[in-house]
Amino acid sequence: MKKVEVVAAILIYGDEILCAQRAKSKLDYISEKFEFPGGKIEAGETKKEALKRELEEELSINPEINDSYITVTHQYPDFELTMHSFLCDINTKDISLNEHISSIWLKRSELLSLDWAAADVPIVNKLMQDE
Ligand SMILES: Nc1nc2c([nH]c(=O)n2[C@H]2C[C@H](O)[C@@H](COP(=O)(O)OP(=O)(O)OP(=O)(O)O)O2)c(=O)[nH]1
Repeated sequence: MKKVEVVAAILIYGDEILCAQRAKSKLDYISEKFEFPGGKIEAGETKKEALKRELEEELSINPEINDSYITVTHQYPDFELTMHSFLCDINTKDISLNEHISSIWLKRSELLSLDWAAADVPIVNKLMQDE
């Protein structure tokens, strides 16, 4: 089974977290789902370098990337995903949606109101527990 390794940013502004909606895709289980911005690690990159590049590409931001949060593995129908999440404090809500179709800033207690990609649910649950 194909393996995919990605990094994802939990962008925190005050008590709110950025939730970003993926575009429509042929994989219905991730199509238009909410996620934490990020993407695949390219050859030769560290996890933080990959995340820095993805945040610039996707949102035109360059925040400080803090501690790693949790790593999740999830079996999707077509591939096995390993996702490393990182906490990032951000001092502006001024982002550009270069790839996502929408975004919303939510308090931790509100996170479960969205339709998250399945791999993200353990991260969302932990964010709510850690509140
Ligand atoms: N970035 C990110 N990807 C996630 C999350 N949850 C989740 O299931 N994924 C999946 C969706 C995709 O299959 C994969 C990330 O791939 P991607 O397509 O966004 O990454 P990329 O920007 O490097 O993509 P590309 O160059 O192949 O187009 O991980 C999440 O919270 N953040």
